[in-house]
Amino acid sequence: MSELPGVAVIGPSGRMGQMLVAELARSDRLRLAGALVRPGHDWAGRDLGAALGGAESGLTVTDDPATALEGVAAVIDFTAPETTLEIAEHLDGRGAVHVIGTTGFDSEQLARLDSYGARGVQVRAGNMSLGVNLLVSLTRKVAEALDADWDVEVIEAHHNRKADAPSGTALMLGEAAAAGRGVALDEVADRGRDGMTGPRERGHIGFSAVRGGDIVGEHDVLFAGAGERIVLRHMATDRGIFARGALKAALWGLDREPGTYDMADVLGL
Ligand SMILES: NC(=O)C1=CN([C@@H]2O[C@H](COP(=O)(O)OP(=O)(O)OC[C@H]3O[C@@H](n4cnc5c(N)ncnc54)[C@H](OP(=O)(O)O)[C@@H]3O)[C@@H](O)[C@H]2O)C=CC1
Ligand SMILES: O=C(O)C1=N[C@H](C(=O)O)C[C@H](O)C1
Repeated sequence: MSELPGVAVIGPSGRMGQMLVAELARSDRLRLAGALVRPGHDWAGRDLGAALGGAESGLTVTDDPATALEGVAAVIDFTAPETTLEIAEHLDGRGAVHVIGTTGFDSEQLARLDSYGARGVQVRAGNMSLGVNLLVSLTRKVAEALDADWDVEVIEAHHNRKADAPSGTALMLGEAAAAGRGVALDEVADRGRDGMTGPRERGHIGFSAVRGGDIVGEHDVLFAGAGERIVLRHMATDRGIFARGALKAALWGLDREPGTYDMADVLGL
């Protein structure tokens, strides 16, 4: 019997890294074949299972990208923007699928990522859950149906360790609302209000970020009209939804031509 496609996880000690390791251990279609930590991390050289506090897994954690990525069919990366760019550089020309869940890229970093996507398969999404990707479609549809008399606000809440704001998901939802209205998000986004801001500008899309405790991820898209409001809401209570989406993306990506894809492509939405 042939071996299952091997997957490397970048940052296996992280919140998402641990979820990905657990989902890969359960998978009957993919196998965990590499685990990369940052240089000098105290897990480097240890058995992954033991480092996670469980039974020996037979896979040694490494801080050497060449060792972790050797021969894998896909790499799942939920880390930080500069780390993801370094991984994209290592993968360039190797033919492995790069599944990117990392958020918080600036426009220059996104352009650099796109250049790697032109030569390899990248699946990139600020949120890999089915529910959020459906919410993105719904947001676009509602925005198409309503005029700019309806104020759009995206409100997100996350745990107190989150590094970036607004969340990647909030930006996906803002992009969807802007697309529904036929405008560019950059031109209408209000990404933080403080002080004498004056009345709200018609047609703008506002963002608010709440940070606290262990909130996994909550997103509301509020359409506020005169005398009525519509709220579209997604609440994540288990990071497994993102990890399972990432595994689905890795499998889907194995048969693709080079390009940058998203979860709407993977899920056929
Ligand atoms: N798209 C989606 O569906 C989702 C996206 N995310 C995004 O995923 C990212 C990670 O989130 P989360 O897991 O909560 O964050 P964590 O901080 O818990 O995990 C990040 C991991 O990446 C590791 N890392 C950073 N740099 C390197 C490097 N150079 N080499 C190897 N490992 C490295 C960190 O290691 P160390 O601890 O040593 O720094 C850490 O283990 C964020 O951008 C978040 O927004 C999160 C959930 C869902
Ligand atoms: O950092 C997180 O935790 C999450 N990040 C993603 C985002 O920025 O939207 C997805 C999810 O909401 C959890």
